[in-house]
Parts: sequence; C-alpha cells; structure tokens
Amino acid sequence: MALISLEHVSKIYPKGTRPALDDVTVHVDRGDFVFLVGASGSGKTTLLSLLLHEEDATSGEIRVAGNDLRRLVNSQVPQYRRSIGFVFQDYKLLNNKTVWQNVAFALEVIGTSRSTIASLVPKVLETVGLVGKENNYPHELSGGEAQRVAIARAYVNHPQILLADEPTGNLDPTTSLGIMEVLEAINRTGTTIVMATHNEEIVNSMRKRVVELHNGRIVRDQEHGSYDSALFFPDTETESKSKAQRVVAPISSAVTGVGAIKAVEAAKNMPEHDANTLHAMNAVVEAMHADTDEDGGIARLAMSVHSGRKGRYGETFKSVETTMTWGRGLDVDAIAAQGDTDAQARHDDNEQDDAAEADAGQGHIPEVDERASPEFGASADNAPERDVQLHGEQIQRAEAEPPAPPAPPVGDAHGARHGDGPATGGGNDDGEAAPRSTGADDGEQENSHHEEQ
Ligand SMILES: Nc1ncnc2c1ncn2[C@@H]1O[C@H](COP(=O)(O)OP(=O)(O)OP(=O)(O)O)[C@@H](O)[C@H]1O
Repeated sequence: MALISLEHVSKIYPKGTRPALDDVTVHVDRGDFVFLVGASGSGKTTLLSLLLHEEDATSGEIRVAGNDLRRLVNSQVPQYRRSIGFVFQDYKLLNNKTVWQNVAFALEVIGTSRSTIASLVPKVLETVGLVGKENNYPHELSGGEAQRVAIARAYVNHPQILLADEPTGNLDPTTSLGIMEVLEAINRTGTTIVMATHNEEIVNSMRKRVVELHNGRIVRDQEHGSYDSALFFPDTETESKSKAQRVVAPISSAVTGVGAIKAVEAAKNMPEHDANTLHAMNAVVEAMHADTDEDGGIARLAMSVHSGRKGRYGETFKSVETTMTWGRGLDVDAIAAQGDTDAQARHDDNEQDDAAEADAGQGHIPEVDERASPEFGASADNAPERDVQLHGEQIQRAEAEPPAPPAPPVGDAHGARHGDGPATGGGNDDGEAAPRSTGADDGEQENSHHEEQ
C-alpha cells in the first residue's frame, strides 16, 4: 500500500485561469525519496500544500498514511499534520526564539515532557551540526544554519513523511550539499521524503525518483531520474567521467564531526514514543556516520560542487545571488534595479555588436550561457532550448520557440507500477499510531507557508 497516493487529483484555485493541478495520479511508497521538479508555476507547491491539507483538492482522492484527506475534519487536521514534517525555502523560524527554543517549541506544542525535550533537542541539534549555536537567534545564523534548524524542527519527532519545498533555494551549492546530506540520512532511516526543487545539480547527482510537472500535469515519473537526462549524459565521455567520480566519492560536509549518540541510557525512563524518537534520531546520526552513500548521490553532488562544474552547468554554480532568480527570498527591488542596469549594459553592448556585425557581415548568435543568465531568468521556462526526454522519447525543442506541449500524463502508468489501490480505513497504514509531531502545527507554520519570517 502506497504511503502517499493521489488519484486523479485536480486543483483549481478560485482565481485560477487553469488548473494548478490537472488529473494528477501518483503514488509514493514508504521510504521513497522523490524529487518534484518542473518550471515555476507547474504546480509543485500546490501538490505539497494538498498533502499538508493546507488546500483542498477540487476533485480526486488523496490518501496519506491511511488518511483519506477528503474525510479529514478540521479538528483532526493538527493531529494529521503532526505526522508530517515540512521544510520551506525561507525556513520559517520563530524569530524571537533561539535555535534551541525553536526546536523545543515543536515538542512543547504536543505536550512532550520537559525532561524529554531536554534530552532530545541537543541530540537533534547535534545531528544537524548545530552544536554551539543553541543560543543564537535566527538573525544570528547563516542561511544553511537556519535551514538546518528548520530541518531539526521538522524532524525532531521523527515524522514518517518529510515534505520540503525548495529547501536549498536560498543556499549556495556547498551549503546545499550539507542540507542534502542531512535529508539523505533522514531518508535512510525510513522517512519518506518529497522535495520540490529547481536545483538541477542536486537532482542530477542524487538520482532519486523524479516526478516532473508541467502546467499541473505529470509529464515524467522516473525511478532514477535526472533534471534532464538528455543534458546530464550528453555523451559517453561525460558519462564515463561521472562513473569515475563515483569511485572517488569524497564527501565534504557541513555536518561532519557529529558525535555518536549513546541512545540506550538516554532512552531509559522516557515515554515510549519519545524513546522511539530518540532512537530514530540516533539512526540518522549513524546513517550520516556510516558513510553508506550506497548509490553515490551525495558523492556525485560533492564532486559537482567542488569541481566548480562549468559549461552547461556553469550557471548553477555562479553565486547564489545571481542564479536564484526564482528564490522567494530575493529582494525584488534590487533585482529590478539590477535589471535596469543590465538593460542599459545590453543596450550598449548591442550597439557595439551591431557595429561589429556590420563590419563582419554576419549575424550575432547569442551564447547559450548568455541566454540562461539571470537577465533572462534561470528557470526551466527560460532555460536554453535543448533536447528533452519525456517518456523516453527524445523531443527536439526548436530554437526560440515556446516549450514543447506537455506529453500525456504518465500517472496512470506509474500508478500501475507503484499503486496498490487506495488505502482503506483510518489511521496509519502500518497500524501504528501516527508520530506526534514535527512542529507542523507550531502556530507560525499553520497560518500559511507564504508568511514572511
Ligand atoms: N492561492 C492561489 N490562488 C490562485 N492561483 C494560485 C494560488 N497558488 C498558486 N496558484 C497558481 O497555481 C499554479 C501553480 O502554482 P505553484 O505555486 O503550485 O507552482 P510551483 O511549481 O510551486 O511554482 P514555483 O516553482 O514558482 O514555486 C500557478 O499558475 C500559480 O499562479
């Protein structure tokens, strides 16, 4: 039985001109790690919002851990959300609380005893590499540290599902690597992760399952996908280099040096659930120490980061300020001002180019990287035209034409592969009581995930 199951789900917002999600069928098994990719506006956040029950589907059926979300009454929603951890691009930390208090708060709101909180919080902070930052307030943290607090808070009660919406969207590549290591370790302990991302390099390196949305429809569901398979292995030389990288596998982490946790003693005298959570936390620590990067995803990502990959991926590793044009946390005014400056610079350049072309007698052909630069937007919509792989078919996108129309959704086909039919009955599908918290209902988060921190 799938842990998460969407059957013919559509979502039309009141002011929407088209469905944000259009007949989406997808199943996620327990323990999966799924990347949700797609251009801005393709429906990734909407899908996560439906899973969190922040929004209701217009039609279709959603079941999460045995809960039929259509039948969830308001009073059940907080309890439901406690079985799901979520992490957002802009962290959503409580600004008037320290790192320690932010994580502790997620436990306080579900009635965890003080002694258990006192035991758990240091361990989860150790797990995510934040020892020494316990008393810092959010404004005294780097972006990577803030995101690790958010992950600690989302994970402190060991949810069976972790949803992440662009968790590395505001972070530089090296910091993102540390975040991915933590998420990977959490996933290895059995937590199912669904992560929406625009980050090509992460998706390409990790080679987890990739579900791609286009205009609200699923156009790709690939077991070990990349952001764009045709791009990632454009030729055999690149592929063989990649294989060589996998053998080297050095891991540089922002979260190494975490000490092993002696769980057994600490778990004595704890309520059963708290003890389970502590054990789960230890499992994450062990997973990170075990260095069992079995499929080499973290190693590949580390190699990409440290090699400062150039060429087609060059834009990915420019500084975050110049690449993350989709980032919600960016200063729009500054970008607009920069745009004016850039426009003037382009105007000046064009005048020079025109003069040069007149001399040379040939047209100006823009470089690929130039068109992918921030002035054009680095989103998939504006990415350089290229061959794309949809449903195993090679589709040639014509230069300067709009993106190819979406292929028919593959949700049904995938459902046949993953689907076990809709869950029946209430409660978790494994018969366990739902884990109690993730900080999902910690007041600030419940309001809206568009809220500014
Ligand atoms: N509250 C809303 N009301 C009306 N339309 C909405 C609302 N939220 C999202 N939409 C629309 O639904 C579509 C899908 O948006 P969504 O935020 O899910 O996309 P996304 O893939 O997450 O995009 P991004 O990568 O930019 O975050 C878009 O056309 C968007 O304008």
